[in-house]
Amino acid sequence: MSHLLEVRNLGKTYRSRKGWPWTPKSVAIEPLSFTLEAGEILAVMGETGSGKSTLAQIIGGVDTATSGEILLNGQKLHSNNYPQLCNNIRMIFQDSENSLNAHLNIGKQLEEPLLFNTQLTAAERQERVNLTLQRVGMLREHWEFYPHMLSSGQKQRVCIARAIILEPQIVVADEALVALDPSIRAQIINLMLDLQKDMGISYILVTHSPQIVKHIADKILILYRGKMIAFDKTDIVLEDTQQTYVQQLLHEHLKQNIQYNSDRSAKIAD
Ligand SMILES: Nc1ncnc2c1ncn2[C@@H]1O[C@H](COP(=O)(O)OP(=O)(O)OP(=O)(O)O)[C@@H](O)[C@H]1O
Repeated sequence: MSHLLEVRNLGKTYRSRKGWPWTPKSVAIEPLSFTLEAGEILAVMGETGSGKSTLAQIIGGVDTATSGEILLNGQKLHSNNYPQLCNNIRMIFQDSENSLNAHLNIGKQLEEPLLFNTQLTAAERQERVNLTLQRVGMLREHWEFYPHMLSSGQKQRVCIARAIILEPQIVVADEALVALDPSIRAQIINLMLDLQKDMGISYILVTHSPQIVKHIADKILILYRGKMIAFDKTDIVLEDTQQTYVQQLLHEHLKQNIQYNSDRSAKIAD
């Protein structure tokens, strides 16, 4: 049986000057391969500049790879096939404040992906927007709100609503939780776990937070200077004491934090 997502030899290089073929290439990601199964959470970790965002953006269809391919349920993903991408993989960006359109009300912002990617009627779109607002813990009254009228936690909920409104199989979140207060972050993580359970969504989470990884990730992928140096089940990566860099990365923030909770249904406390 095919994997939900299969990444094969995906690589990315940049030229320092676009259009100047003789300028040297810099490697953002060396060819790497991994798989993701339905309902899984994969955490992507690594220090600044290691290629996490590049990888997230290629999978999310925002950037293109220089080599390799991505398969979804065994079907090759084409970076210019927007309906295929948008209906299956959606992204949540780091900066929820700026990723929302300040001039459009929340209802219209949520309706946009439906307008471009579905044949739903106006009444069906309205129903889907109301259902999605409800799914992320907001009210149908929020349809009329503009982003400046919402708290940062509510804006993040809207970003999640926008990501799930097409009922994708995979949501890629690039440091989506980093700017939030710890208590709001816990609520948003719990919301994401609820959505995973209710809608069967798989997540690829780019994060610097070993606490989040330990608590919710099924698998960890670790990048070091563009190279994948670890990819395995969370407990295997956590227990691999041979990998000194991995251990440093994972454990440096953990001493004062939560114990690994193998009960994935337990919620992160506020
Ligand atoms: N548009 C671009 N042009 C040239 N080089 C780029 C471009 N985008 C990223 N890079 C380079 O690719 C490498 C990986 O960058 P990337 O942003 O993916 O790292 P990251 O791990 O997400 O870092 P951070 O944690 O700071 O977000 C870096 O060396 C970066 O300078």
